Amino acid sequence: MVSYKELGLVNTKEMFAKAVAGGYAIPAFNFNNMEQMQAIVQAAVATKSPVILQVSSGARKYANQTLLRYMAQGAVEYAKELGCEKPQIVLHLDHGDSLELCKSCIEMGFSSVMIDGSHLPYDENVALTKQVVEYAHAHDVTVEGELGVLAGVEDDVCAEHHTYTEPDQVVDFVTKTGVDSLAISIGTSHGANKFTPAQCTRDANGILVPPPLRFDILEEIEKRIPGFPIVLHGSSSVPQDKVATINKYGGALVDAIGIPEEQLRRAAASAVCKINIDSDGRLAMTAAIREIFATKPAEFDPRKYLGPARDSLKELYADKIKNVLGSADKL
Ligand SMILES: O=C(CO)COP(=O)(O)O
Ligand SMILES: O=C[C@H](O)COP(=O)(O)O
Ligand SMILES: [Zn+2]
Ligand SMILES: [Zn+2]
Repeated sequence: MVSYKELGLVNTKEMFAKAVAGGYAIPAFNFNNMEQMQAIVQAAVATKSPVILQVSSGARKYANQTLLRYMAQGAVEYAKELGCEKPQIVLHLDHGDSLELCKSCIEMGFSSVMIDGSHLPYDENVALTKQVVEYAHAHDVTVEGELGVLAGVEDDVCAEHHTYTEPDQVVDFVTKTGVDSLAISIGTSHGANKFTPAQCTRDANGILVPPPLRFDILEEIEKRIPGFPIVLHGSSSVPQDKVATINKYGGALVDAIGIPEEQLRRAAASAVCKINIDSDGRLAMTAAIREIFATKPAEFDPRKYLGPARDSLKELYADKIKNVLGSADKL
């Protein structure tokens, strides 16, 4: 058993309290490899922002949970080397699906876990989440639970249809489980195709406009649990310049559409204090790599395409922090 505290990591408690009070949101970026980790830390240091490093089940399969944990430990030292005196970095399990997995992450040094029982019948979600909270809190680890099911299909995160969070359930859920934060479903979804064209309207230029998030549901939830930290998954905006670059250089993304940044700004100003972004980073890296493969076909040193992909990712994440989530200068 190694405690995250020995690794220089922090849990989400204090950073969420500050984010809710300050009307901004903490970025939660997924990482699977060194370049993504470096880009996230560089962006957080450059903007003086707290940051959540997220490990998904896909990441655990791809990169190995132990290696990712050591990378997160390294991230703290790396942030200091980059000039940040007191980095605030959380190592978080994204979409944990069992008590055993949450325990194994906590024992290895994760400072925060999500137990996603949102697909279970309500009482089973409560029971599972409560078990995780009991174990996690004994180690001063914070827990994110989820109520409501997001639309979309992405690897292990699969929900064929969505169910918005039922505001009448939230008081009972947070009271019975003791969770530290609650992920809700108000119209976001995972991946780069968040809406079908049929769900969208078109503006004067023929550009697809997605249906707005259900801020009415968010407001109802906030009324029931004032000041309680709310989490938004599936919050990539799917930047159309990245999509265009990918497709220009041989990609085949069709009807890729995300959540407009204006709506995320509005959410961040409310009790939403953690915003999950993964797909936008994937798009930024892929656009940079495709462009290099197409324009410099003689290049075969991975550093020559992974390096620019990392730079592009850093720039995108720094921009999210400064201009969308509002967590810059909050260290
Ligand atoms: O919610 C996420 C990770 O848990 C990521 O969402 P996106 O696919 O919108 O980036
Ligand atoms: O929530 C989903 C994240 O975007 C991670 O997905 P993944 O399991 O493909 O790594
Ligand atoms: Zn879920
Ligand atoms: Zn998610």
